[in-house]
Amino acid sequence: MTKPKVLISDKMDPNAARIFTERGCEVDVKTGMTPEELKACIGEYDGLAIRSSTTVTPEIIAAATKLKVIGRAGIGVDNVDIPAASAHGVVVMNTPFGNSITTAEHAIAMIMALARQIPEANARTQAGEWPKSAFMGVEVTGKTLGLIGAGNIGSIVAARAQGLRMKVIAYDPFLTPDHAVEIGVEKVDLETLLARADFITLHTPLTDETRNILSAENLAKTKKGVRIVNCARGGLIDEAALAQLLASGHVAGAALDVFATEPAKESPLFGQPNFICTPHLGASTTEAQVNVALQVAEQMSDYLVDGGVSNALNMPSLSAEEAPKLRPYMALAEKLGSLVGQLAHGNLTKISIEREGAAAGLNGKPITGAVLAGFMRRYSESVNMVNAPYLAKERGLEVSDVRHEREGIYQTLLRVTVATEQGDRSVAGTLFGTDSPRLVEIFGVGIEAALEGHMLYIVNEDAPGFIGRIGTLLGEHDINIGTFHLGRREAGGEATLLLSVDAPIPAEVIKQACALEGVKLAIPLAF
Ligand SMILES: NC(=O)c1ccc[n+]([C@@H]2O[C@H](COP(=O)([O-])OP(=O)(O)OC[C@H]3O[C@@H](n4cnc5c(N)ncnc54)[C@H](O)[C@@H]3O)[C@@H](O)[C@H]2O)c1
Ligand SMILES: O=C(O)[C@H](O)COP(=O)(O)O
Repeated sequence: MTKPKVLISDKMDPNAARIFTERGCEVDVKTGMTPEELKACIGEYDGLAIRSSTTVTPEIIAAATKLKVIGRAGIGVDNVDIPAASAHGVVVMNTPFGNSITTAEHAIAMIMALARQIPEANARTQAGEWPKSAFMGVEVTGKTLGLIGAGNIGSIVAARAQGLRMKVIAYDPFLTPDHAVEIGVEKVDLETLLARADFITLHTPLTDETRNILSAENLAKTKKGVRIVNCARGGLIDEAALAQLLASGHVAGAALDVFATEPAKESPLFGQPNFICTPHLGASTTEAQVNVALQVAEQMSDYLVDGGVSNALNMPSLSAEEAPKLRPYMALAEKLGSLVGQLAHGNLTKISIEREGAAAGLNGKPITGAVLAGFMRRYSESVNMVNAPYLAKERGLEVSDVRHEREGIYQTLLRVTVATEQGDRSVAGTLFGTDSPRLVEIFGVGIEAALEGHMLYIVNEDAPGFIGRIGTLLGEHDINIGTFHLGRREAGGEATLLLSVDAPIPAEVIKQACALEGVKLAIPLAF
């Protein structure tokens, strides 16, 4: 088996390359590439490991014909076009906790540096000025810290600030009152935070809602003498307005680790009084970089080698332990989805997946993903578990996953039903042994078959002589029958025949099969 090939395109702790190699991946490290250089080589790789310096655009993804996974050694994924990755079936994962403590500590360091103007005092002292009377700081004890965003990093900042005896208030629409109590912060609205905070620190992602959250208008509502820290994302603050308020003295200090445009080589903020900045160093500690490198390499290898999925932003999680147990179910689910997608006609707007027996106790999301991957292939060849749910949503397909507690005749069963203009149509399957997917029912008719390779589905009148006729037709065209499965609801009614053949059946032969006496329907299938 060929080894999965991974490209590390940003500066990353060497533990990442070590883990990839140990886990059976080939790895190349190429940092500092231009977008054109990346585009030219990305087609070779199954995995791309990045930090924030590589921007993964739709053009890069379009050129990444083998790519299965993008791993961000860090938190922010605003440098990855996730919709484009999803549409191309590429999993995007990050390491949501590996650098949180480090970044929270950077925010606290910025608060302290602003309170005592340490960078400027240091620079002037080392310049030989000994400017003792030029600096008068403020204590943080008893001051109010306003958190905008109280997620992982915001919560750690809150805990550290409480240790410094600060009063912490937080604006975060998704913070529940219970969690606010748990982390010891007072939940407030944005207006209150702006009016009350002596220090403001930002810890939200950059989204349409948070972009420019500290706009000129909102900055004007802050308390005179406020000090502002941003170790989250550039674009959260109107930098020009902040520069003006620093110049006017309304804002007593600002510390930015991140800028709207990076690298920030020039800015209206540079040179303003009490302005401090660092070049996106929030996550840059030895500990955090080891954490995120190990974690991203483990996660990406889990996916590339074993099919395990964790911390994906565009796919449900599937642990490396669960993956082997779920793999045969996913194979069955994909085949059933594909079968129903090939057989049912018309505008299909609803699909339901029912799980019974042992299947009811499993993680349903990967099974649903696999059914959709099989089913959506009726619309596009390049569908997989990652992009199928997105394509299904785009087409307005209503998807439901139902678990039944009841015990059926099979120890485990998956049923896939689509709503058609003629009513519901369902197929069901089980596992023989622990890992052999088998069809057991097709549109209400019990029939046992492995769904493999090229097959032919026929509905015919249940009358003598038919099997001979179809056998003769296929034989005349040199088509070898591999397996042959029959089922019917009752004698003399409608019968179902499912047979496998060694090669695709030409359209002309299908036409002749449809014309055979007693045949109501003949549909070629491929798995
Ligand atoms: N400077 C760095 O090097 C560095 C390092 C790590 C993380 N970060 C950035 O820090 C930010 C926070 O990371 P995290 O791990 O705490 O993320 P998180 O997802 O745990 O927390 C983000 C919080 O923001 C809140 N939020 C979302 N929309 C909001 C809105 N409109 N108003 C107020 N709050 C809102 C969410 O509810 C959530 O609680 C991210 O942008 C991340 O990329 C920067
Ligand atoms: O979102 C993050 O994890 C930080 O912005 C860190 O970015 P970096 O990995 O480029 O330092």
